[in-house]
Parts: sequence; C-alpha cells; structure tokens
Amino acid sequence: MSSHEQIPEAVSLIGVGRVHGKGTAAVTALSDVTVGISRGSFTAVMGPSGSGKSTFLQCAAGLDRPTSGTVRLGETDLSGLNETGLTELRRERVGFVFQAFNLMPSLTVLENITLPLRLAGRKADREWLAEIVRRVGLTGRTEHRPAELSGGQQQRVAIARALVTRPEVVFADEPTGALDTVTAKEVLVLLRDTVDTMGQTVVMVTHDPVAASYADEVLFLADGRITDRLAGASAEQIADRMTHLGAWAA
Ligand SMILES: Nc1ncnc2c1ncn2[C@@H]1O[C@H](COP(=O)(O)OP(=O)(O)OP(=O)(O)O)[C@@H](O)[C@H]1O
Repeated sequence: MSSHEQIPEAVSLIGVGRVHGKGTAAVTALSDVTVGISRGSFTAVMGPSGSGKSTFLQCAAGLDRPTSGTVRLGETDLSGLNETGLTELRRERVGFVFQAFNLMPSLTVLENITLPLRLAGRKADREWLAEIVRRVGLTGRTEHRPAELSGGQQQRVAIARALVTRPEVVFADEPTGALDTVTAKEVLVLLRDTVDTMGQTVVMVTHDPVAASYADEVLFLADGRITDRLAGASAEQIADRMTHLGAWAA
C-alpha cells in the first residue's frame, strides 16, 4: 500500500476560520469550518455571494493562511510550512483551474501545459504528457497559442496544466464561469472523467447548480460556515437547497 492509500482524506480542514482586516473593519470570511475531502472524489462548493467560497478554496489550497484552525493536505499540516514550503506545495502537490484560464499568451499550448514542471525543475514524462493532451482533446493543437483557441479549448489547456504534475488535488474556482453552456458541459465532463478514470480529487467552487450536479458531493456555505452537504444530488435538488439559503432572493 502506498502512503496515499492509507490516508483516505486528500484535504481536511479542522476548525478553520479566516478573518480579513482588524478591529471594526474585521470581516469573518470563514468560521469554524471542519470538513474532509475524500481521495478520488469530486466536491462542489456552493453558497451565496460573499459566503466564503473563494476563501475556503484558497485556504484549502495553501494560497491563503487561515487565522485559526488546521488545514491538512494528506498528512501535511500547512501551518507548519514557511512561504517556501507553501510555494513548493502549491507547485507540486496541487493544481489550479481558474475562471479566466490564466494561460501565458506568448507560450504554445504544450509550453503552457508543461510550465508547472519547468518551474519545479522537473522533466516531462512524454507518455504522461501525451496521455493528458489526448484526454483533454488537444492532440494536434499543441503548437498553437492560447489566442488561437476557443474558450473551452483554453480551459482544457488549463486543466491539462493542472494535471501535469499529478497533483493530489485539483482546485477549480468557477471553471465554467466564462463559458457557454455547451462548452461548460465539455469541461465538466472532463473534470468528472479525471475523477472516474484517473482517481483525481477535484474541489470546485461554482455558482451553477448544473455544474455542481457533476460532483459527488456539494458543500453549501453561508456566512462562512458549512450549513449543508448533499451527495449525488440533481441540479434541481441543488438549486432548491440554494434557494433555501436565500442565495437567489432578488
Ligand atoms: N482580502 C479581503 N479583505 C477583506 N475582506 C475580504 C477579503 N477577501 C474576502 N473578503 C470578504 O470575505 C467574505 C467572503 O468572501 P469570498 O470571496 O470568500 O466569498 P465568495 O463566496 O467566494 O463570494 P463570490 O461568490 O461573490 O465570489 C466576503 O464578505 C468578502 O467581502
């Protein structure tokens, strides 16, 4: 058994709080959040605007430090890492997908995908690279620049880039937010496929109940707290739960 298999949780948050600012200007973005994300699962995080979704993702991914509580990636307690350690962890053990793709315009598709490896001083495993390029449907496009691709293709490059280091977790912040419905579906099917066929762990923030319905479980945040969890829910059930949270009260 590898050490990964002995630890069922890819990420765990224990009593995590995050307060921005001080004194009368203090804003509590997360409050006493305790949750474990299982390995090989697809988790969606939903909640009204300002409920703490991005803060949750950033704390879980080591992009932001909580004010209280503990975040663990596998066995690693992130609070025990200095800035260099956190940078290495972000580079080598997690992958990121953002709403705005965040590709380097001057680099080719292949150079964008392999950038995290180059930053880590690692060589690309040719077979793995070919496999990723095939999975994201970009074979034959690897020498193109991002501007020559559609939005959906650009996001698939970003997903390939997130997968290239074989990260323990892929964190996606509104990955379909800038895409039309059809293209969004392709990206969601791809994320689902990485979970089902590669055992990837994915955590995705979304506003969209249809997107969230691709996940195994949905975590609902309200005022910085996890108020609900739904497993195997349909888009209708998720939308219904969001309405109860007051997310869409006009
Ligand atoms: N850097 C910051 N300084 C001060 N307050 C912040 C900062 N970042 C977030 N907040 C506040 O923390 C709370 C949670 O913000 P967060 O961005 O995590 O919510 P969200 O659910 O992702 O929102 P949205 O859906 O609108 O993106 C909000 O009240 C926000 O204004």
